[in-house]
Amino acid sequence: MNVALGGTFDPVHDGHRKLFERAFELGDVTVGLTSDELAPKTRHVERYVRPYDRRKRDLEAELSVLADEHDREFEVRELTDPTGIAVEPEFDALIVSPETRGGGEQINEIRRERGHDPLELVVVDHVPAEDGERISSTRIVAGEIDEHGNLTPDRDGRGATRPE
Ligand SMILES: Nc1ncnc2c1ncn2[C@@H]1O[C@H](COP(=O)(O)OP(=O)(O)OP(=O)(O)O)[C@@H](O)[C@H]1O
Ligand SMILES: CC(C)(COP(=O)(O)O)[C@@H](O)C(=O)NCCC(=O)NCCS
Repeated sequence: MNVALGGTFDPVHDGHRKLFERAFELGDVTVGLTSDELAPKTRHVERYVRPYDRRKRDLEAELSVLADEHDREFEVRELTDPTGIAVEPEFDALIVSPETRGGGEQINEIRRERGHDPLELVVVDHVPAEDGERISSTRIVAGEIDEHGNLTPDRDGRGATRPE
């Protein structure tokens, strides 16, 4: 089975890792990584997003460990449009979270119009941080939580340091 999922992953956190795990359980994985042009447009809170090449390097390091564990193949491709990549006929499933499920439905609309079978939309629930709110890259960058969702001791809003 060919599985797709998309994101900005700046930085990668345990919520993302749950999506990756689910994807590798199902098959070989293609991750659509948002381009430097698309990434800022999908942030709830406007913020600096690290350059594509940096994000791709870190993402590939995470995915290669999981791919080996599950004996699967993976690739990271640049995503320039929210309905890109997974709309291509070779994909069978898309991993989303409740927040991005709508985007998956849009992709299936386009696939139907083109006469392709719809993707199986696999919804992974949000992984909560220690305080019950969801883990998000924004909260990590703001210094509120770490990549595992632990509340940081000195939460005075100073930006967390991320690997450049
Ligand atoms: N805590 C979480 N649990 C499960 N999935 C998540 C979680 N946070 C984000 N996702 C999903 O991961 C994918 C990539 O999202 P993205 O890269 O925007 O991460 P993010 O943490 O939402 O970033 P930001 O805080 O900048 O919006 C999306 O499908 C998103 O819904
Ligand atoms: C466009 C994007 C993947 C961007 O992810 P982001 O929320 O991490 O910025 C997300 O906002 C979205 O619309 N996801 C649902 C559709 C999807 O997964 N598209 C990419 C398929 S590879």
